[in-house]
This record gives sequence, structure tokens and C-alpha cells, in this order.
Amino acid sequence: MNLHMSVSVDNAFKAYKSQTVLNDFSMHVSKGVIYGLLGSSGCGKTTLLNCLVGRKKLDSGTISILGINPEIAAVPSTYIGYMPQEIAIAPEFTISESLHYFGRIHGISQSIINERLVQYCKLLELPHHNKLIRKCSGGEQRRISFAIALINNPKLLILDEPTVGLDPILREIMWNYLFRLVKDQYLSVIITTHYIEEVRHVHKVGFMRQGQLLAEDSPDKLLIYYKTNSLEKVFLRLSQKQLEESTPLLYACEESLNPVAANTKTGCRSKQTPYNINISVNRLGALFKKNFLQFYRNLGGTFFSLILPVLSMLVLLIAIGDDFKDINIAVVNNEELKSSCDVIKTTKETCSFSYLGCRFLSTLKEPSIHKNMYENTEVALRELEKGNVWAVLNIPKNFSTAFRARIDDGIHASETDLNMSQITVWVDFTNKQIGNSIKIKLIEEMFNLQNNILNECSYPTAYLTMFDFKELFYGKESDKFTTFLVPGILLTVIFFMSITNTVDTIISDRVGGLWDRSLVAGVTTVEILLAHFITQLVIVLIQVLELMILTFFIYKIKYEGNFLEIMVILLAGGVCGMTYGFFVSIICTNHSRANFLTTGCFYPVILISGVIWPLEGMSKVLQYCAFSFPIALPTQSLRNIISKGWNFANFEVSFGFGVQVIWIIILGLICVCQLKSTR
Ligand SMILES: Nc1ncnc2c1ncn2[C@@H]1O[C@H](COP(=O)(O)OP(=O)(O)OP(=O)(O)O)[C@@H](O)[C@H]1O
Repeated sequence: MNLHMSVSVDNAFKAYKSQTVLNDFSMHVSKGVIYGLLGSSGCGKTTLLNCLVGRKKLDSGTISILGINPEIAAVPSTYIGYMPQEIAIAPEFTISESLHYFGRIHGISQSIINERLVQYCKLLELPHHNKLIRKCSGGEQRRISFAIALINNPKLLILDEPTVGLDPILREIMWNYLFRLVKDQYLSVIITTHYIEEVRHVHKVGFMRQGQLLAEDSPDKLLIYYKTNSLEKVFLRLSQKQLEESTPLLYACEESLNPVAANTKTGCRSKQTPYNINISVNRLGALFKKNFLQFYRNLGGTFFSLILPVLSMLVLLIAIGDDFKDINIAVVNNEELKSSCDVIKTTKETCSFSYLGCRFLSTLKEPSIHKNMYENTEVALRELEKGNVWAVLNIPKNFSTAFRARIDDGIHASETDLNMSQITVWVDFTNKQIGNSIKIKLIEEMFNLQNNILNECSYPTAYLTMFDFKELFYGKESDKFTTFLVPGILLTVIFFMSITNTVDTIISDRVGGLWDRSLVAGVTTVEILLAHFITQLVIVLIQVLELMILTFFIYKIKYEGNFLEIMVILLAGGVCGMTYGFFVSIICTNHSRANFLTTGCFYPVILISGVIWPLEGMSKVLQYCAFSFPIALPTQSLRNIISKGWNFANFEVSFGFGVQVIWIIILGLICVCQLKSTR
């Protein structure tokens, strides 16, 4: 180990799938120097820096940072100050909150952070410290990012293109400050830049091309060696030489011959660092504050999380499940003139077999049925054909007398009487729900009319009645379709809201680089996941409570079972959605992919999970598929608690809950494994 070395990289290889990005790369940075890493776009500079700070892992080769091999032991995060290429600060933070967030992660006291905040604001000409990051200009954001890299007074500063977007005066200020830090604090700096002449005065430059280091030395020595006055020309000459020789070429100063480098051309795969499960209250506190600020400063997200679930449920409760209204039907009453029907309204109903058509029609009332009287069946049927009515009723001429004959003569009734005592109905079944509702309504009303007449005449009512429907244990005939829908919709709303919230926050952090920057600053993956988990759990809890208050207390949907058990199933649904959200955020690298994966599973889940249509109406294969989904069986559990009053002691309830727990465990494990293997 060379104690004068700040960073040594030896024989590094790194590939993304088939593309080799670092190809036998070696580089050496002494303590107390500024090292300018130069290279064309896409040559692997950022990849190298990511490997140095632990964001990525080498496929083979060795890295030593301040004498520590990060493959063997973690480099203390307080040693390194890191400014990534992306801004990597939460846009919802203010400048002050950004510095406090990273300072707190590094374990720096509030008073010191405040001191440094004042110092950096002055030095880097930052706007007022209460200004939101999203309202700062690109150059301001870059300077804030630079200040964050300095907040922990690091021994090694790694800066990925820090001067992009800065005006020459600010660039000058930044460079002067770096030279002062190196002089005063014996700090080492690795800096990448596209502006080659910018590094003219650094202590050492490294030229990188196609994953290899072409040369590293002081700019002066390189200029003398290549007999030119421009570093740009040096780079061009080196590049040409590499093309001509097409073999690794290294013009190296004596430092590159250090013993570590010479002895470590192992070519073996890097060892995985053990998964860090340390949890610090300080870092968790910083993460919670970050999550809270991101939540409440994001008005759209807050609205989405807290108002939308209630709105969705409200729409369901108002729009679905109520009885149909104003269904137009056409009626042809051949029995009597229309005016005769008015007579029976004032006539006391006795055992009289007259105007039965009118009596039947008087039971079909507004608001559900709207009757349109016609004198002629052909005209009525034409209305059905035109789609103006949903059904046509034709009451025969001798309906009442034939009805009496049917009752009196029983099986001896003539065929004519049997036919004449039947009302012919043509129904438009293109809308199954409406068609069936008309059918059921007509059958029910005819059943009531028959019973009334038999009662008036003191005949036994069982005479014409083949079924005696009774309500016993569960459910009432008067229960609306909403009662069936509520459990599934509650679970689905919670499940998908939870997915969307989780995906939105995590992907934003990952894409913006904040996740990785926090890791480099010392936060562990477990802490990030735990902080997200607890924050999301609080949001899910609020969502569950507002949905339950709306459904069961404001809209007064009856629930037979235990309120707390309903809450447990809904919370588990939320956690299930959250773990699926974690999974989506980990495997997707951007918002649009995550959206496809989230919305892509919405319809299959909602359609085949028995939320809208009973599972019994599906094929067996589909039913088994649905059972494995995180919504189907839990919906049945919830339905059993709400409608039947069952509890967790009942297998039908606990099994659905078990499915949720299994989903949570499996998805959680996949997330942890995926996070371990993605570097
Ligand atoms: N996660 C990734 N997956 C696949 N390829 C990647 C990934 N990250 C980088 N690359 C590819 O690796 C190569 C080197 O990328 P890198 O960002 O390290 O280059 P760079 O030198 O920093 O470029 P620039 O100066 O433009 O930022 C590029 O071709 C890039 O497309």
C-alpha cells in the first residue's frame, strides 16, 4: 500500500452487457493534488467515478481509496465529498434544507452546517438559503451541488463535470477555492471536465479514451514531452497514437509504477461488499424529513394521495349499484281502454277478476319504469326496434277472465284461457343488466298481483307459488350491488394508490441521482427502504381511514364484522401495493417504464380478481390465476367480514390475509436481492 496515494485504480475492467467501458484501466492520484480526468464523451469517466464512490462495481481489477480497498472494507463516507454529474438534490428542498439533509447524514451538528451554509452562500454567490431548488437556475443548482460535496470537509473530493453551465467568473471562483482547499487541508481532488484548457494548472491530468488511460502526468511535463503548448493537441496526438497502435498505451510518471499496481493484475471478479444493515437514527431522521418535505411540497402528489382515493370511492358509491330509473317500456293493454285503468285507482280491491291488466300496470311505477301506452302492438314493436323503449308488454284482450279460468280450472283450463292469461313481453337484452332488471321486476310484480288476488279471494297463496324465498343468515334481497362492489373497490383503490405513491417518490429519487448520492454520503439501502416504508405506511393509514369513514359512516354501507379487522386487510393491501411499488421502482430506470408496469397490471388485476364480476363467472383456469393475485382472495376475505360478519378465526378470512402476507414477503425479498445485484 502506498501511503502517499489518495486513489489507485489498477487493471480495472467494467462492461455493461456487451459494451466494455473500462478496459484494463489504471490511474493513480497522490494525496494533496488536483487530478483532472479528461476524455471524450462516453469514454467511461462517469463510470469510473461511480466505481470509486461505490455506486457501481468493477468486473475485475482493484481500487484503493485513501489506503482502503472498498471491496474489502467500506470507505468512511465522511472521507469522500462527491458531486455527481446530475444535480441529485430533491427539487422540493430549499438550499438550506439540502445542505442540512446531507450534513445530518454525515453526522455534522446543526450549528456547523449553518456556519458552512453562510460560508458557501457567500463564496459561491448562492441565492437566499430559503429558495427552493426547483426555482434555482441550472448554474445555481450546480453550485449548490458543489457546496453539498464540500459540506463534510472531505479528504477526497470527486467532482463530475462541476463547471458545466457556470460563467467564467464563477468557474474561476470554484477553481481558486479548490486550490486553496488542497493547499490548506491537503485535500485530493479528482475532477472531470470537457473544457480541456481548464485543467492547465492542475497538478496532474489523465487522458482517457475508449476505457483506457492514454497518459497521466503534470500538464507541463506532457506539454514538453509532446512539444506543444495546448493540452488539446496532446490529447489529439495520444488518440492518434492509440488508433495507430490499437494497443494500450501508457505514458506514465513514476507514481504509476507503485507496487500495488504492479502486483494486482488478478483479473478476478470483485468481491461483493457485505450488505450493510446498520441503521442510524440520525440518518433515518434526515430521510424522514426529506420524505415529508417531498410529500407536502408536492401539491399534485398530496392531492393525488389524500383526495383522489376519496373521490374515486365517492364516484363509485354515487354512480354504481343504485336501482335503474326511468326505463322506458311500451305497453299495449288490449283488455280495456286506457281510460278504464283510472277507474281501478278509486275502486277498492276485492276478489274481483276485472281490470287485472290495469292492476298489474299500476304496480309498474315511476321512477324505475316509465310506461308509454300504445294501442297497437306493431307500433309499439317499431319503437322497440328504433331503440326508444327497452321492452314491449302486450296484455291480451280477455286477460282478467282468462286469469280467473286459469285459477279456477287449474290443469283443466283451456289452451285459449292459458294463452290469454299470459302477458307477452319483448325485451331488448343488448344491455343485460337492464333487460334482466325488467324481467325480474315483471316477474316480481306478477307474483305479488297473484298473491294479492288469491288473498282477497281467500284462496291458498301457495297454490300458484313454487318458491318461498327467505332471508336467513347473510345478505338481504334489498341489498344493492354496491355492497358487493365495495370490498373489492376499497382494496383496489388502496393497492393502486400505494403503488403509484411509492413508484413516484422512489423513481424521482433514483432518476434524479438523490438515492445514489445519499448512499455515497453514508445512508444504507435498508435505511432508505425503511424510511420510505414508514412514510408510505402513514399515508396508507390515512387513506384507509378516510375511505372507511366515507364508506361506512358517511355513506352508511353496513358492515357486520369487526372494524379493526377490515382495517387490517386494507392496510395489508396498501403494504402489498407498496412492496410492488418498490419492485417496480427498482427494476425500472425511468417514470414512463414504471407507468407502463403499473397501469399495465391495473386492468388484468381489477378485471379478473372478482372485484366487478364474481370469480364463479370465470373459467377454472382463470380462477386459479386470480387466486394468486394480491386482490382476489383478500377481496373475498373483506367481503366475508363486511357482509357476513366473519372474523380472522374463519379460514375464508385468514387465507386471504395470508395471500397478502406471502406477496409482501416475496416482493420484499425480490427487492432486496435486486438491489444487491444491480451495481
Ligand atoms: N447503466 C448503464 N447501462 C448501459 N450502458 C451504460 C450505462 N451507463 C453508462 N453506459 C455507457 O457506458 C459508456 C460510458 O459512459 P459514461 O457515462 O461513463 O461516459 P462519460 O465519459 O462520463 O461520458 P460524458 O462525458 O458524456 O458524461 C457510454 O457509452 C454509456 O452509454
